[in-house]
Amino acid sequence: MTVSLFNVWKEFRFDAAHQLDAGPGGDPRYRRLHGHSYQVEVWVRGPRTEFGWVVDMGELERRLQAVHADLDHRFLNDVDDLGPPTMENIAAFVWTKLVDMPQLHRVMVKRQQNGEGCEYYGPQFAEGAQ
Ligand SMILES: Nc1nc2c(c(=O)[nH]1)N=C([C@H](O)[C@H](O)COP(=O)(O)OP(=O)(O)OP(=O)(O)O)CN2
Ligand SMILES: [Zn+2]
Repeated sequence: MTVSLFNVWKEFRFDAAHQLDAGPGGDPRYRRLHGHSYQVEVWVRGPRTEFGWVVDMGELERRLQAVHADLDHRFLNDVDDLGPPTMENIAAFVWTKLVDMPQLHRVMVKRQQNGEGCEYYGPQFAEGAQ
């Protein structure tokens, strides 16, 4: 038997401020209060349901609006459960907020202006993984 799998995704954008401790020898500029524009893609993977979609985009949009409200125009260091506000931790935060969604597949956090980003596939059961 074959199953047709689809990835569907939706993006939101937010602007926020942060400070990062780069540790000894790290770039001291990261400690200064500064801001970034972020783009977040949320990917869901699965077969089509009886309705012909993997997930209703309207439902995805409602879920992303809630996460957007947690992050947009915030001082990210003050956001509960985020930790040091790196792209990696933002991706993990978004994942945690959506973890109840069936077939959540990938969270991508990008800072396009800087040509950089982070891709996250959720917690994996690999030895040594965090
Ligand atoms: N792996 C990661 N490394 C770094 C992150 C991160 O989230 N994950 N974040 C930062 C800081 O947010 C820093 O402010 C990023 O600044 P950016 O402008 O992207 O980098 P530079 O200052 O090096 O770029 P310039 O164009 O040279 O100003 C750092 N590292
Ligand atoms: Zn920064």
